[in-house]
Amino acid sequence: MRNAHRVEQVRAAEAELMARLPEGALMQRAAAGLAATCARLLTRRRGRVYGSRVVVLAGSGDNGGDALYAGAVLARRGARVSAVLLAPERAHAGGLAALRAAHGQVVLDQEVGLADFSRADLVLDGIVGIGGRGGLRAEAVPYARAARRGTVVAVDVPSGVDADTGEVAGVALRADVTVCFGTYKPGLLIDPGAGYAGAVQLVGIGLDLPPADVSALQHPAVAELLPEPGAESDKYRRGVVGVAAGSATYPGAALLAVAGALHGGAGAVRYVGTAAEEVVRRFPETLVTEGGPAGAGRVQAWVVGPGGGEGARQALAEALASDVPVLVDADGLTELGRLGPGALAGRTAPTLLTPHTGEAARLLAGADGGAPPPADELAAARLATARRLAAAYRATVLLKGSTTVVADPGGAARVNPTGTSWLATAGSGDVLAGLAGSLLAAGLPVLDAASVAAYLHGLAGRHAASTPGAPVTALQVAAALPAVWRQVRASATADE
Ligand SMILES: NC(=O)C1=CN([C@@H]2O[C@H](COP(=O)(O)OP(=O)(O)OC[C@H]3O[C@@H](n4cnc5c(N)ncnc54)[C@H](OP(=O)(O)O)[C@@H]3O)[C@@H](O)[C@H]2O)[C@@H](O)CC1
Ligand SMILES: [K+]
Repeated sequence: MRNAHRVEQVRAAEAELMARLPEGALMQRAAAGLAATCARLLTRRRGRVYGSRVVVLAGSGDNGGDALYAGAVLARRGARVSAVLLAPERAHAGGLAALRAAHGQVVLDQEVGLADFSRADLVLDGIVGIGGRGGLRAEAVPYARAARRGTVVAVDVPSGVDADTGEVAGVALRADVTVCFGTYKPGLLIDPGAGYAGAVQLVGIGLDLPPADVSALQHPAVAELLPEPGAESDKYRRGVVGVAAGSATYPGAALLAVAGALHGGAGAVRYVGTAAEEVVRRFPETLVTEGGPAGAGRVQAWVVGPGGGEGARQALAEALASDVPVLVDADGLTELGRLGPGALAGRTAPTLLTPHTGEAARLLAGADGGAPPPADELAAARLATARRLAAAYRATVLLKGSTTVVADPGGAARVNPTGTSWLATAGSGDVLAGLAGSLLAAGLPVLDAASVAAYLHGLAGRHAASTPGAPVTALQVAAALPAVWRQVRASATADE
């Protein structure tokens, strides 16, 4: 599990630790870890550190201090290091003295700085870290825009990325690697910020941290959460997931949701809806029932809405009246947006909403009575959007997109690290809905079911895309699910 903390949490932990350590000790730990990563990257790129060209972009705070101290370490190993000071009169005094003592150069002319930047083997972005507010300031913007041949290593956070949210106001520096200190920051895990961070490496500095603000699952945590049938378990004990999906207009959504559900660990899938014949023909193991959820017999979780068309209204009402977890997707969300949060008020079991940003906009409008906010604004502020929806509907929200975010009404949030643009394919959301519903039926708590589903779905998208040939279809994503279960399980066994 990758745990990420907000700036205020980091600051509090830092203050507590600094009170017990000699002055400057934390910065030395951070700079040593940073320099070690830079040395490794240079060695990989050029065979050695000696003689390589390194440019340090240093702002006015401690982020610049880290970068200058790391630059000094590299200069002592023979690198030709020059530091570009973006606020020369306020540069970190200790870091600057260390760099000068190691025979590093200081560049005050921005033209020269830009030329050095473009030719460097390695650039250290120490313009601004967790103390940054707003986008990059004018003096730093040319560096974000300049052509460059070298590797950019962001110190703690790529400058211009909001550490708490991943939002980017204006331009930001695009890094190949981000070396962060003490803990991950939410903005390194959530797009658009995650897209600027490149590969993220954590350097431990001994902070004693509270529970994470946001976390991202990794293979071992997912392997622990995957439902495992016990020796005596029959299909009913493993849970039955009910799928109310598909319509005369979109029969395919039923097939895709069922395909996802069959691979989610529930013991059986019960389909209700107009596509029963097609479903049984394609997946003979599915149980099918005429009518809606109310008359379908006992299930342990419902999935309603994919391709539901007009029928989604009735199916939604019947599923919400049940006392089992309900996942609402697609046309079910459109209906729920019309009804507003009051439709969930009487529920005794969890509800999971799985909107993309367009559906999220309609749900928000349904909650506060205003016009739907522009979907691209919601996409730029994914964490805030998911949390806002979760609070408004008192439901868990899985907001789909370039970084899928899952937020609980209690405030817990997970971000999915396995996303791929291959999943932006028709019907892929139907597979995800079926998969997540199946995990709910198998008994996973709702935050786990949603985040494990997103994780497996992303891996399956990558797996399907790794077979060369035509673009990936949603059915191929579903078909790849057993392989990714095995992959996740195998990695956990290998770790033991
Ligand atoms: N916490 C920890 O555990 C540890 C933290 N460490 C390190 O310290 C970093 C935090 O340092 P920090 O607090 O000095 O803030 P930092 O990010 O350098 O920026 C503040 C300065 O930038 C300025 N500024 C603000 N916005 C700006 C903008 N948009 N564009 C340009 N400038 C902007 C602002 O100036 P002003 O607004 O007054 O002009 C202020 O002077 C952290 O990220 C990590 O690297 C490690 O050394 C050890 C352990
Ligand atoms: K930075």
